[in-house]
Amino acid sequence: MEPKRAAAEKAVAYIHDGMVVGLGTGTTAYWAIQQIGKRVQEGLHIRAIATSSHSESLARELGIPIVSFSEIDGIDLTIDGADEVDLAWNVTKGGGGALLREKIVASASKRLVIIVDESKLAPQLGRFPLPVEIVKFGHEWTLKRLASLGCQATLRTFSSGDGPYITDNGNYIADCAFGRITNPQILHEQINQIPGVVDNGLFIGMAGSVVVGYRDGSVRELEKESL
Ligand SMILES: O=C[C@H](O)[C@H](O)[C@H](O)COP(=O)(O)O
Repeated sequence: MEPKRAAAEKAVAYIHDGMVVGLGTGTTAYWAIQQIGKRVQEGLHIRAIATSSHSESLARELGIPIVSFSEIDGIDLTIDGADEVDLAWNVTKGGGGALLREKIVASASKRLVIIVDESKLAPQLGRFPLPVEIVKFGHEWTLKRLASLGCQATLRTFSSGDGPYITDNGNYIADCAFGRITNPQILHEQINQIPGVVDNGLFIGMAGSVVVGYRDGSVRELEKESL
């Protein structure tokens, strides 16, 4: 089985009847949503909240009941992918542009399970350019302020050539290539202090579990600092 799918299916086994479940975004979360859909069709009773319009549409197609924040008191378990995971389970997210909703959902969750294939594991974050959601107004200046933190900040564009990428929240994404992030906590604070930044893709201390799929077909739930 594909490593992303194997990790996703292991994480979905943590879901049980009555839970409110956060649905992640991306190619790994896709497999989790598929598996949740299968279990719902087999009789699992859950309610779900999605981290993107894309995941919400997929969930609805599969018959997963979607609720809004006004209908819940919290989220029991969220399963989501990541772009990079370090030794302390600090995570970079937002490669698919969903970081803001993902962070809101993760912060409302009792437990965040990160599902990745082994290629996402890194001793230190930074190889993957850090996505930062920024408002449209003054974005040229915001990009300069981001670059002043020591990165190359690039406005994300649609691969179709249709101009700047627009998030579900109507904002832009700046991809910030730092190369190496030595202190994710401090960088997180520095970035979010810049006016025009909505949030960044660093998820510090939020992951409760990391489930990894390997090329040899195995799946392992990591212990902290065991990468
Ligand atoms: O914005 C997207 C999300 O943060 C994804 O969870 C992340 O980019 C990982 O995506 P994938 O599983 O497709 O590598």
